[in-house]
Amino acid sequence: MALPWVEKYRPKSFADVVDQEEAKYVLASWICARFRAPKDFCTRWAKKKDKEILDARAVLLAGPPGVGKTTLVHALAREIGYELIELNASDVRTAERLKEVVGRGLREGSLFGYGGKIVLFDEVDGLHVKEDAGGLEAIIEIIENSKVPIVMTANNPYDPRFRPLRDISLVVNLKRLSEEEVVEVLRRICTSEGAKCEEEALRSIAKSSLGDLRAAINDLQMYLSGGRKTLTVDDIKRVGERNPQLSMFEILDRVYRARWFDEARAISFNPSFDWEQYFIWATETIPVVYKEVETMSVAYDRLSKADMFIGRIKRTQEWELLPYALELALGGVSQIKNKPRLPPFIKYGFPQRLLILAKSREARKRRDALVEYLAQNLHVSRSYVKSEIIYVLGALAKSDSKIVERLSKALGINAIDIKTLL
Ligand SMILES: Nc1ncnc2c1ncn2[C@@H]1O[C@H](COP(=O)(O)OP(=O)(O)OP(=O)(O)O)[C@@H](O)[C@H]1O
Repeated sequence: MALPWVEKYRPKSFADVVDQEEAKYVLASWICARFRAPKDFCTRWAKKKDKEILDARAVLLAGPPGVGKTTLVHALAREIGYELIELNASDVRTAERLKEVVGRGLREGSLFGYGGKIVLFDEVDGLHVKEDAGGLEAIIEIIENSKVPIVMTANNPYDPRFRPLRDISLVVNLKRLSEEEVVEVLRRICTSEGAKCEEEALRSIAKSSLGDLRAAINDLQMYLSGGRKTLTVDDIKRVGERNPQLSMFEILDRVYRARWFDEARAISFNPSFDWEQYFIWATETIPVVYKEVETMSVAYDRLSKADMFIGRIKRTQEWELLPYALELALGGVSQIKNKPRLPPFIKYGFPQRLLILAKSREARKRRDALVEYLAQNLHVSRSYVKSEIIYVLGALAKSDSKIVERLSKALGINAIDIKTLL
């Protein structure tokens, strides 16, 4: 599979991270005040003098998905020549494991650069305070005793559960990117991929990304997939209208990536959300996203419970039950304990079931057209065509290929399809 563009175009340097100047200044001021860092880096970026920033023990980068939190820490480590020790919720889950990983990392000498190490706890809000209490405590303990910079990221650190973490950290907010900046990044990618992209098309992608650059880049890659080298605003409209997989693709992606139950459930408020379609797509994409059997079975269990509600609604018309079904089908499928970290680009296939239905619908349409044509031209009823003529024609067509050809021409249906009808 081609390299996801979000990886290919991940900024390498601090300067390349767009539209987050304020966060860059704060992060750099903190690191330069408390740790060793190259002079020219500090001269350029360490612009803040506030005591609160300079005294902080750790930094918590907060903000919506896809705005550059993780990227910023990677770029920082590279700029100051530190080695990055990256941990996520599953490493942090047990305190012992965490201490082992971090402890080892901090004891061993650095292999690269300036000599320092920087610890990144990615997505600390993925920790469940109850089940992973040990993990949360261990992070706090590490922060209190650490001699190395510790940076965390979170989408929603304002949950009261994370109060103890907030209390000992400097919370730096990253904002949703502006539409202008998203368009600018997309334009650069188009140029570098040798594609001609209409300004208005890029603007439309940027608009629907709502400031999430990862989502915008993924969309652009999808529009230009298969080596396409042009993108017009009509392409976007056409794909949106003709290809239900785009809007369903986005819906699924949002459901699977939702961090919170409410975030997943809120997708049902989207005007393009069609719950019957969603059930079909979810059924076929759960194993694409959740590769572990246990996770997959929990997701299926919830979807099947939702389906029981739907069955009941259909029987009894008790529509007030629909919210229960949707909570299970969206929140339930999205929020699963020990959910794996999802890759940045997931290829959701078009459901087989819909393909088969579409095929048989097409075949039925062709058959009706053939019957209609023969009935009119032979002045007989349609049922007579169906019960007699088709079979006779079928037998004749075996020895005379002209019959198929002529029918094909008259009906504008290709010869192979005509053969399957006779
Ligand atoms: N400010 C930015 N400047 C340049 N590229 C960005 C920026 N924000 C996001 N990107 C692009 O989006 C991708 C995802 O960004 P990143 O992983 O840093 O997001 P995040 O804020 O950490 O999201 P999450 O909360 O989902 O982990 C990056 O690989 C990069 O290509």
